[in-house]
Amino acid sequence: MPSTAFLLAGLAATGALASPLAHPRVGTAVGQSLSVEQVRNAQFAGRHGPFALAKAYIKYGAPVPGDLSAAVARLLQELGLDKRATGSVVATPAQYDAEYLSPVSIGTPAQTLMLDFDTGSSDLWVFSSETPKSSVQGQTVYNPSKSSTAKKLSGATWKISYGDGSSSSGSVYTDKVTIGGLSVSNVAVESAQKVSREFTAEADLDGLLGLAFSSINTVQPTQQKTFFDMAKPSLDSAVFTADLKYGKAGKYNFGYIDDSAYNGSLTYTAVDSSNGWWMFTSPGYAVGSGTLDSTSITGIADTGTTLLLVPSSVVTTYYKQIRNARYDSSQAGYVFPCSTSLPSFTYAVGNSQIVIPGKYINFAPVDSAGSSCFGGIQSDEGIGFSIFGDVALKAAFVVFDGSQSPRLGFASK
Ligand SMILES: C[C@@H](SC(=N)N)c1ccc(Cl)cc1
Ligand SMILES: C[C@@H](SC(=N)N)c1ccc(Cl)cc1
Repeated sequence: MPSTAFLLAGLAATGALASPLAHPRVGTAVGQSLSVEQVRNAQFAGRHGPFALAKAYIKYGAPVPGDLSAAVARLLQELGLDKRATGSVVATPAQYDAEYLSPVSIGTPAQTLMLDFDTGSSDLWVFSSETPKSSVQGQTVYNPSKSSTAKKLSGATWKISYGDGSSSSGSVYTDKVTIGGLSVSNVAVESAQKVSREFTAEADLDGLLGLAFSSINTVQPTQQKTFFDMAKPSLDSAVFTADLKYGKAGKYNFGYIDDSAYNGSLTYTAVDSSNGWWMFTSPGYAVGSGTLDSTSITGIADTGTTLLLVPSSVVTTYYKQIRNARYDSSQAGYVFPCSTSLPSFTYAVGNSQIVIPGKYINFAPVDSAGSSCFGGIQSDEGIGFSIFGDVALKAAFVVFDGSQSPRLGFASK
């Protein structure tokens, strides 16, 4: 937390501590009398004694006494003028970039787990001391009884299932959660009492951290807020950014946009959050060096899904360009020889474009022989919308703007 003096100096600089009546306009001289109109200083942070008194101390270079400093700090917080919090955490890819894991510290003393930040869901759930031992194969577990700041959310339960058929459910605690230096108290930490075999099989994944909208959080009877929604009031700016990478560690930042992390400028596009997701419409796409096809693609920006899932017409157009690509019903997807050099895939965002290099579209070998490989672009058939998963997002720097009117920003990098 920045010092009160720092914040005060900042406020003084903005004129927020100036008198409510400032910058009088020079009146017109009529005869001998002069009328001067006083105008209100819109920037004045309100009539607050402690600010006025502190300003006097600052003006004369005297140290601000302890309780005055505390009074000012409280006022700054009440006025929301103390927003200075940000956070930054690494996102490490699992094998084949199937998912990206980030360290999250929970409780007091800190218990650090590796969570999959998922902009496609809104539950923060973890493997825990309540997860059946037979379902825990290598994961690190959260033990609320070892945290002095954990509180059981009495009577609360949660249950979630994901697009790949995996699922989990359990009980709920609130506790302190810290991500990359950003600490938030009383966050709902959902403790798994059941996990499906897909999660048991992912030894390195200790849980998920949902970053979609809180409207689809599954806790009952009282729906809970996401970490991002809980953090928002203290964030410098109501945003987080995803900077995922191909085969190497990327980053999630909270509260600020690192303009050195991308090339050119950000293009923002509207979000429809009515279903709880970061849903947007891409106005077109291109395959390789081809011209842009103005078929629009409506989908969600989803860090929790590995692949790019788009309409079948788009999938067919893409794989038609690849000599030995074919739909393999046993794999339920398009495959091709692993040695194939793949064309890029471009998706439009507003008037700009994100190019996914061909190599990002070779997801993984389908068998240990490694002769045929599974495509990173597959059909969204049956979902009801497209999914811009990691294959698409890792080609961009993505701003998830959670301000009053949420929007998404994309830039190349
Ligand atoms: C929204 C994602 S699941 C997630 N990211 N939590 C999703 C939904 C349905 C299908 Cl079929 C595939 C993926
Ligand atoms: C069980 C794991 S497997 C995988 N990497 N799809 C999983 C399921 C659903 C989500 Cl949203 C994130 C991770």
